[in-house]
Amino acid sequence: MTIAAPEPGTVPSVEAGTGRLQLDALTKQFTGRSGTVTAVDHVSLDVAPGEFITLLGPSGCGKTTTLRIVAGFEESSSGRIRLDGSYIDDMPPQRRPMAMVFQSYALFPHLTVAENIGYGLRLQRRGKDEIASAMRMAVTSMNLVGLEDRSPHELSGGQQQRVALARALVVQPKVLLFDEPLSNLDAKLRDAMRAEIRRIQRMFGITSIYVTHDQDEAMSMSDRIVVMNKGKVEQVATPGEIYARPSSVFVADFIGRANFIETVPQRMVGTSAVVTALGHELTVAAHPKISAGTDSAYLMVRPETVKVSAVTDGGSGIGTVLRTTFHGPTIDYEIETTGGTITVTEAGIDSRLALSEGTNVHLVLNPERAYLLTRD
Ligand SMILES: Nc1ncnc2c1ncn2[C@@H]1O[C@H](COP(=O)(O)OP(=O)(O)OP(=O)(O)O)[C@@H](O)[C@H]1O
Repeated sequence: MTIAAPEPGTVPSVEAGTGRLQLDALTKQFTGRSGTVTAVDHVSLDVAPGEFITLLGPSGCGKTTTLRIVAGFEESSSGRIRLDGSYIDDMPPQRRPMAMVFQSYALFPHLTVAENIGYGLRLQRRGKDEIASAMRMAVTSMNLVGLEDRSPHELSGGQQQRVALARALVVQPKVLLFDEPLSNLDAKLRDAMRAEIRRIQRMFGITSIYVTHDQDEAMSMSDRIVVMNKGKVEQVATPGEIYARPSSVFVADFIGRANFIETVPQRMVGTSAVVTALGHELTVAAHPKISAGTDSAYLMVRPETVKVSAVTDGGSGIGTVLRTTFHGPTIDYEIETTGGTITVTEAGIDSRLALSEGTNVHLVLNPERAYLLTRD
């Protein structure tokens, strides 16, 4: 799907510099027959105007509840929300300058595409001309021209989601909220829609909060990712930072794949630590919680940062290939070492030259790509 270029001056971008959203120690408890659940636990966030931020985490970590509190569909137990500096906690959802896009599209089945898109504007009692021009903008920018008179059931899943996005855009919200909007689409369409959502969001400059449990989606779309676990924020950072410098074993394990090699920091060199891992002494960047007194830590090593080679000189290597798995562009090796099993990923090599199972190998770690974490 491509987005038609809008005519100059027709894109009603959000007023520059508006749409700053601040969550301050937002907390939500649900009390039921089986006791009290803290779904959201002191979540604080400062989302910049026009920023695309993703809430990411396993099922039940509180992503959707956080989003629903921001939208006003759920009341917080404590904590506050500010939009452009003003508290909005007591504002009913329909008065908040926000729009939400759902996984289920939530289109009205008895209304046409055009009526669905214009619904919010009619509710706001906007003038006929204004509605017509906003509709034209939304229909064109979401590539829905020619589909205006169809019913939702006459559209594909991707088209329905574009209608849902057009309906959200047309009311010119300051904040767009997305609740797993792509999980009903097949993998190829999902990829295309990720790019389209980002293009549209940038074009309009709308602050966006996007909920997903798909780390790939979060990594490819976000300015920053908020990793959540059991209602709490584990880390807020750019995708690159989260991948290279995860704040905990939980984050490192949840985002991408990682080896954790148990080790003891021997001494600190500024903010780095000297450790021994797989028989080599390395100086590696360390999490701020690591200090000279830390008695045990994990060295996080991404599989694609380890170099593996067969022992050819008759000497002894550090490990043995347990399993070789082909993935097309990459090959995975599981290597048994005295420090546990290490996964190594090789890219761009001739698969016919892959190391076979049972091969004795050397491993070289890249200290610049490793990161030392505390164990908790
Ligand atoms: N209305 C409710 N009443 C009671 N408990 C609830 C309610 N809504 C959510 N919860 C609980 O709050 C916690 C957080 O739920 P939430 O839906 O926010 O998680 P999530 O991260 O969005 O999960 P998922 O990815 O599965 O949608 C869960 O333990 C859930 O069971």
